[in-house]
Amino acid sequence: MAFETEHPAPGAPPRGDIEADVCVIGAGSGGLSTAYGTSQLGRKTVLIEGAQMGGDCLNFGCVPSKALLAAGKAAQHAREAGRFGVTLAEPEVDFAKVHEHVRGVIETIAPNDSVERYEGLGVTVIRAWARFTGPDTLVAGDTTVRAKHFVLATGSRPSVPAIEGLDQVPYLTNEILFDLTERPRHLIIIGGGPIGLEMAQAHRRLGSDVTVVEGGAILGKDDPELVAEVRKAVSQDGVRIEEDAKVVLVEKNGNGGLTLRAERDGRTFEVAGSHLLVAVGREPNIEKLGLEAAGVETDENGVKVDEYLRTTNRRVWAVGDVAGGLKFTHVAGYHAGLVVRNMLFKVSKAKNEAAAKAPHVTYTDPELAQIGLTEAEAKKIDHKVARFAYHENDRAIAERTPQGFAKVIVGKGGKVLGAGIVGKNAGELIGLWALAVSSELKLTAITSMIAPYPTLTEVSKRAASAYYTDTLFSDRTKKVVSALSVLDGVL
Ligand SMILES: Cc1cc2nc3c(=O)[nH]c(=O)nc-3n(C[C@H](O)[C@H](O)[C@H](O)COP(=O)(O)OP(=O)(O)OC[C@H]3O[C@@H](n4cnc5c(N)ncnc54)[C@H](O)[C@@H]3O)c2cc1C
Ligand SMILES: NC(=O)c1ccc[n+]([C@@H]2O[C@H](COP(=O)([O-])OP(=O)(O)OC[C@H]3O[C@@H](n4cnc5c(N)ncnc54)[C@H](O)[C@@H]3O)[C@@H](O)[C@H]2O)c1
Repeated sequence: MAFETEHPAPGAPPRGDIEADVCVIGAGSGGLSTAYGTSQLGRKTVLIEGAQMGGDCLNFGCVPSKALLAAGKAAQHAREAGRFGVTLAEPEVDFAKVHEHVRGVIETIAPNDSVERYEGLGVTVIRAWARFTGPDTLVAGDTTVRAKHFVLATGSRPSVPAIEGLDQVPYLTNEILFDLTERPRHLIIIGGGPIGLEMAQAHRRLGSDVTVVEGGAILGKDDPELVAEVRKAVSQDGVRIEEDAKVVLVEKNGNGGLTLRAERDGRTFEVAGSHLLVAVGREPNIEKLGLEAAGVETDENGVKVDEYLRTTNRRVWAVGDVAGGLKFTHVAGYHAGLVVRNMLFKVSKAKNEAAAKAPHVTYTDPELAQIGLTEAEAKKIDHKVARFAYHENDRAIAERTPQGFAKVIVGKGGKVLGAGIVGKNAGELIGLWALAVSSELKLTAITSMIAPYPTLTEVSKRAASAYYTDTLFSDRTKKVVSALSVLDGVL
């Protein structure tokens, strides 16, 4: 990321001194939503961005990664069409055109996040790097901004692990991966988190050889039962996955590529490839912001915030990745809503509680989606788990996507505590369960819903019904029903 420089962005006009109600630093998912909210509520808002409007999500994150996955899926559909009696040749992948497709998607969405749009909403946008010079003042390029409130929305950048030789070889991160116009012959990925797995499958389906080297278990933050389905599918696509492997060395090899050495159970193995992607987590962007001058404290996760997302300086708030919690665009958006409310309304301050229960989706094929408590997290609570498999769903059978299942974690009185789905469109299906968790619905809300036939939504409904099946068809119920039938005959 261009975070290294401190110069104003090209063409940034000098603006002298500005007094504002709200000054937002960073025009990514969190900063844009905050500036939108405060400006629409009539507050004089300044938005400062040192690199690209739209931040990580638009330029090097969610958007290009999903566009690349879509290209991979298109190739895979062609390969699998034979299952439907439609035989297609092995797809030819023109990687330069795939790159154009990804750029095109970014360019289509970019106007939503543009300087023009935000200036049209009445926001003053400054293209420069911001640095606090005092508790209520910062400088950005030639401009000094004084504001009643500041919002830190500076995001995060890729972590770089301490691996011998890594600083001696060219390696990719998410910030340059999407600039490639030639297909990597063999992409080695260090890290089997969501970035590693999504990019592994996308590249494999586009024709690269791919090896993932993961220090622990892939998608280690997710329910292992759901992860098993993703591991199976991504491996079947031809991705080599090496888990519990400690990378000890990376070096250039004689073939113009790289060799990675790793250890597992005291044994060493090597992987040789043409490109290396590092995807081992994120570091908060907290440096070079002059946070000491502002009295804003930090810790290893990012900026220290209280339950209302306020930092140790009462006029400074933090949202999104830099605030240290879950790192997702929708969490940054949720934070923005909270901070706008907490900053501008004196009463009824809202706590940052729902973010910990936010849904997340890994967009592999099959997708893995989770909301609320996992089975492991519910261990100490009185709960039951109900499941339903895709292979029993008529739509999944018709479309030949029988892999996967839904599982629901149900608490006392039928309260929905959480749900996990792995399978086609799991990311869309989890919406229903996100509503159930956020609205504290009982399972009967799902079982009493009429789901259209044939849809994958029925997987959710049948998982909910499965919870009652044991009780409904128990010996006790059968006795009660037969007693009632006898009575029915008598009366
Ligand atoms: C490959 C990848 C795929 C992802 N996919 C998804 C997904 O599918 N779904 C999802 O929900 N999340 C996804 N994420 C996570 C998501 O991108 C982030 O959680 C989100 O972008 C965080 O938003 P933010 O506003 O906190 O930070 P960012 O979007 O990173 O924005 C921060 C902005 O602040 C600017 N900035 C930093 N310092 C300064 C300064 N001193 N002065 C001025 N400007 C500054 C930066 O240039 C940047 O533009 C993905 C991330 C990656 C890397
Ligand atoms: N679909 C999505 O919503 C999506 C997609 C991509 C990224 N993201 C966001 O971006 C964040 C960052 O993604 P990520 O995949 O980089 O991070 P991550 O922290 O989620 O996963 C990193 C993985 O790398 C492994 N690892 C760490 N050091 C290692 C080493 N030296 N050798 C081998 N393996 C090592 C970890 O065990 C972990 O499994 C995610 O946590 C998520 O918040 C979201």
